[in-house]
Amino acid sequence: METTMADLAVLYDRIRPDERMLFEALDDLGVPYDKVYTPQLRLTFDAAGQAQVPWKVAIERCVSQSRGHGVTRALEAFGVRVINPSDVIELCGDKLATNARLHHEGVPTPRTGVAFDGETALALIEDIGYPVVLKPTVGSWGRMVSKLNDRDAAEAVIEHKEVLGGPQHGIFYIQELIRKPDRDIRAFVIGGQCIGAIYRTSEHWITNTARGAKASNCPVTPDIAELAVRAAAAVHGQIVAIDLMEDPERGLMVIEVNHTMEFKNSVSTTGVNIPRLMGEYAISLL
Ligand SMILES: Nc1ncnc2c1ncn2[C@@H]1O[C@H](COP(=O)(O)OP(=O)(O)OP(=O)(O)O)[C@@H](O)[C@H]1O
Repeated sequence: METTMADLAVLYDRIRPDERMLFEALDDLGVPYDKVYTPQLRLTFDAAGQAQVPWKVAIERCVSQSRGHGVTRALEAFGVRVINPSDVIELCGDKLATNARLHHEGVPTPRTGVAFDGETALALIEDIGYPVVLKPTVGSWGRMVSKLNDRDAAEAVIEHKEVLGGPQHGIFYIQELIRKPDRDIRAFVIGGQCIGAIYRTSEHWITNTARGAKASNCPVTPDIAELAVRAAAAVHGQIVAIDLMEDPERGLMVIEVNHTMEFKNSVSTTGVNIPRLMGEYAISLL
């Protein structure tokens, strides 16, 4: 890995179309920066280590959440301002932690409960009422997000989690099913401003684009902007994507905050040059 002593770095572990678009945007902005392939990065916590780290600001883009969190933690020890900071990654990487913070800050979320044992989880599910949604607290792309329509399904999934699961499966994160239209909303917030949003529309109740949902432009209404900015502020997110659902009676609510957001399907759809705005924000911190 070559570094050029630039003030800015992009930390990555895989070049997806998103990273390619970010590199192009930074090239267009004419700012010197290092592309840091994180799997080859070594950091030592001593005076020599200090000298290895020329960067003042870094944009964290690792696909692996644990790697992204680890490198952010380490670079912060050398005074590098990483976007997003490690405490934001920690919070947003965990749905339970995020929901707890959003709840504390008065940001509307679906009715959610947590239990730490299968039997208690079943009682909680029956309390919330079917159908419920059971999710891993850590995960993305809609993986293992399960809709449980009745007690038989709940018992089966709980048993699978208890018998097969690792420590993570000892936490049962349970949510009411929101009767949303066939879409959810992803709103992008950079530096405290909602700069665009997309609808993710699918016939399947899980509306992730990774699972085949279609992205289309969602006009940023004052309600969307206000809620997205509030959610970002609640978790101290600097560059984040907020997933929102529309409840037919209660209106917008936040399902989660993404700290290393994907945006490749959202630039042509919204007409907003998201990677350029990310670059400009990073430059503003230099
Ligand atoms: N409580 C709910 N009610 C209705 N639909 C839901 C609910 N929770 C999740 N969904 C649907 O499932 C999708 C995935 O859920 P969620 O965002 O919690 O999981 P994820 O794996 O973190 O996905 P992402 O990669 O979007 O971050 C949502 O985009 C939404 O369409």
